[in-house]
Amino acid sequence: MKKMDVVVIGAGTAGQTVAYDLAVEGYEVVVVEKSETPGGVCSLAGCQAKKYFYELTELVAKSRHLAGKGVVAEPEVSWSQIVAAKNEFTSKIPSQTVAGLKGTGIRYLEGQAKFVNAETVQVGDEVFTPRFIVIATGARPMALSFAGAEHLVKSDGFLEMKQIPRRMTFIGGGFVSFEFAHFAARLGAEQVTILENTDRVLGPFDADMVDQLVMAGRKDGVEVRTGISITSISEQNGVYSVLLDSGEIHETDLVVHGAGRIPNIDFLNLEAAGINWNRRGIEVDELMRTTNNNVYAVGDCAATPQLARVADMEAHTAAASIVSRETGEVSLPIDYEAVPAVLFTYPQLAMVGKTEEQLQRDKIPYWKSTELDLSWPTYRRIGMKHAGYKILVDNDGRILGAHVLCDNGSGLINTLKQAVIDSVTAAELYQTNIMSPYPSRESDLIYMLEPLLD
Ligand SMILES: Cc1cc2nc3c(=O)[nH]c(=O)nc-3n(C[C@H](O)[C@H](O)[C@H](O)COP(=O)(O)OP(=O)(O)OC[C@H]3O[C@@H](n4cnc5c(N)ncnc54)[C@H](O)[C@@H]3O)c2cc1C
Ligand SMILES: NC(=O)c1ccc[n+]([C@@H]2O[C@H](COP(=O)([O-])OP(=O)(O)OC[C@H]3O[C@@H](n4cnc5c(N)ncnc54)[C@H](O)[C@@H]3O)[C@@H](O)[C@H]2O)c1
Repeated sequence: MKKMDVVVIGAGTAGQTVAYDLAVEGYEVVVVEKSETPGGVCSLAGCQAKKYFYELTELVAKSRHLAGKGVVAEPEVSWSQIVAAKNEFTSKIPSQTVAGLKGTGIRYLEGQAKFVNAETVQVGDEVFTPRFIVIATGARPMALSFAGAEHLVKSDGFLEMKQIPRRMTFIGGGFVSFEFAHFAARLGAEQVTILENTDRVLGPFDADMVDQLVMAGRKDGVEVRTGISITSISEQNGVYSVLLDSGEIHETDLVVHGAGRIPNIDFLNLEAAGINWNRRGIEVDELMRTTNNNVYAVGDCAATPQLARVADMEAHTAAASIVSRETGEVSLPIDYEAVPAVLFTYPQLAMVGKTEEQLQRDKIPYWKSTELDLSWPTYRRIGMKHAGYKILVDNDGRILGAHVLCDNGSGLINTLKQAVIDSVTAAELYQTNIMSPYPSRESDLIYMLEPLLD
């Protein structure tokens, strides 16, 4: 029985962040990781890895939009070179992860952790009774129940493909499918289809903006179908037949899983530790404490948004809470009010705060400034046919929600995110953005805010 200060389960971004924070504070920390390739989804097969594909997607999409406006020939891209460039980056992550942790005095232990009781964690033959335990076990694609679901390629498999098939079909109309479908349509696939089973795709995003993105994608080769229920998938000679419950057979060369991710909690024996969870993940309070007072949960395994920097913030929050329990200082609760989300499609769809549907549902009064199908010079110059925005403010002019569809959604939403955090009014934001670098995506912000100034 070993008495460490802290056992962290999982060496993804959340687990590493909490481990470093606590090691720096002088805690004796062990990180337990079951994978032979530690480092986590974000680096190895998520945010970072997929950006190799996004950068080329942007290049191709932009050059297609500018054909005849200065671009004479579309750049020839090599899928295998993109994969190789990505692999050059990802191949170093596991050893860097272990070296980084060990170099900071953190013990790294390979193995699968599970709870024995409320205070005890077992990893192989080793049993720990630490003062605190942090669960950071991430998420994985959820199992799908239709026949032939084993034929689906998961997101990590997509990023490892040797070549890009001619026809690709994505199951689910969420983050993964939209991003990867936009990559596929620009990087070599000829027919790209998204099949969503509900009546709308990209549920968390503003419906009007999503409609614009769907139109933009359609123009560039991404077909989206909603209300589709899949009965089975079968394969013959490398061709996949997706049988829909309407009786239609949709033929394709590859089917990709983009139907949602569930928390990795099944093997942890959470019942033994008195830890509650639900379909979305482990239940936590605003300090990331679970229903077991000495156990915290952070990152994708918690019932909170599954985003990399949310995972990191949760890790910092948990670490600060642990430290505060000994120092008696007050540690700050996490606040999800201004979490930005960006879809790395082309154009990018970005949001912060509430959607118009949410405000209507919650009966919150609001004013809006919006333009869909935007044709400002900024976007005409780059041949973009679909760009748009929607800014929602309360009666005092404070921003309740902001939504942007353009080639630099991530940049613009950052400014709007700060406005939400600082609780500034549209008029104040207008004033501080007049002297923006001009002309730029950001300098357009004042035109978006103008209708809200009265
Ligand atoms: C394709 C894709 C693209 C994405 N793109 C973005 C993006 O652009 N921006 C963004 O913000 N987010 C993005 N995300 C989400 C982001 O990757 C996650 O929110 C983030 O990686 C979660 O980190 P984590 O540390 O919680 O989990 P993980 O990185 O999954 O780490 C969990 C670790 O725990 C280990 N583990 C699990 N169970 C056990 C056990 N019992 N014992 C020991 N170890 C265990 C796992 O092996 C793993 O190493 C993307 C996700 C995907 C799939
Ligand atoms: N840019 C980013 O920040 C980014 C990128 C990728 C993933 N992520 C994170 O990873 C999470 C998981 O992504 P995801 O795209 O797998 O899930 P998601 O939750 O975003 O979307 C899943 C979609 O699949 C649909 N669906 C479920 N079952 C289906 C079925 N049987 N047939 C057809 N459609 C079905 C759902 O209705 C939903 O629209 C995201 O919620 C996000 O937090 C973030």
